[in-house]
Amino acid sequence: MSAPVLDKVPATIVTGFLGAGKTTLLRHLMSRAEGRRIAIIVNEFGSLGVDGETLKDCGIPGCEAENIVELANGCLCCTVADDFIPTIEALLGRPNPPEHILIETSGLALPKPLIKAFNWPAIRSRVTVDGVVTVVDSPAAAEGRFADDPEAVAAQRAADPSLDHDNPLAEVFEDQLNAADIVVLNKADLLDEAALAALRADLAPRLPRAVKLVPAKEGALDPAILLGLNAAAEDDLAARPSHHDAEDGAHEHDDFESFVLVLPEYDSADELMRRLPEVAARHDILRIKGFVRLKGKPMRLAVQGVGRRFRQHFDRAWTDDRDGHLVVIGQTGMDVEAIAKEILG
Ligand SMILES: Nc1nc2c(ncn2[C@@H]2O[C@H](COP(=O)(O)OP(=O)(O)OP(=O)(O)O)[C@@H](O)[C@H]2O)c(=O)[nH]1
Repeated sequence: MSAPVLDKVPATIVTGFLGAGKTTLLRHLMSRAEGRRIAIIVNEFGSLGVDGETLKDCGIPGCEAENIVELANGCLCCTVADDFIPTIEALLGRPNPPEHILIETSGLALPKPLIKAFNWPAIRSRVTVDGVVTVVDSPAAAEGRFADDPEAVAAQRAADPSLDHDNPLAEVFEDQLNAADIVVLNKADLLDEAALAALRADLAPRLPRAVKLVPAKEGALDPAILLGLNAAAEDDLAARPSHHDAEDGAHEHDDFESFVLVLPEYDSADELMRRLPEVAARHDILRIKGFVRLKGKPMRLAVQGVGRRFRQHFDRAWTDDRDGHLVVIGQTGMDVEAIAKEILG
């Protein structure tokens, strides 16, 4: 570990594929912040900031709205100049600047362009990347969600030798692993010891450097494990290879798309919650999240789906008369009309 960079504000980048548990991990970190002044920047794929709302409404001290900056609609990795640098400058310019900055990337973001942004002259002398925390959805990785189909890759390579993946998920997943200073094997509750050990054995040799792989349930790790890594990742870019190094980081997100589905008010959410995993499985949807409005109930029902695994809980009272809605994220070309119809029933 290098010596602490005392004059710079440390920033921790929390990355990981859609639904891996980044927001959950942040919430846990905040619950153990012990009075430290922490600012959170949340970036999301999709036009509605569900993660930001989830954090603001979690009731944990420190998660008040003024400490959370939402950068929705677009991937932080592509909007560095317009969104990210000004946000960091604004945070540092506060009368009481944060002592630590936590950045949750979108599940589809490539971390390297973001790490690189810390070398921009406007912020370089004032902030440093303390560490990149890559959160892995362990059961999804163990199921081979981020793996290529070897036959398809071989066929594609025959046609174009520069291609190395047939699965766009694999590419994002690998870039996120390659950037890591620590890898959190989250959702460890959903795998047995043997499966977790097998996943560790699979991932460890794929990491470009020796970094720790730490299992976690609900992202619950001691802040001492995740913060204070003193990695200065922006000085160490060569050790974090990306699939887009050849294009100097330039990339598209056109492998993925999202849409927002406005929901009616329901008497009961039972039928909807029964349908959602079925529709998600049928259409291979990656992520569904949002809030459901129930007749006669002041509380809103927060719904979270990753693949076909869904959870729901009443998070807080509605404070506006907005309709219930779900953000649906999948690979480009998903049948939006059919999905909407099948969810609405
Ligand atoms: N079983 C289980 N579920 C978890 C765990 N951690 C998070 N989840 C659930 O996984 C879902 C997604 O968690 P989030 O924290 O929202 O994931 P995220 O990475 O922030 O999601 P995106 O921002 O959409 O990429 C939620 O339903 C969480 O409650 C865990 O350790 N075990």
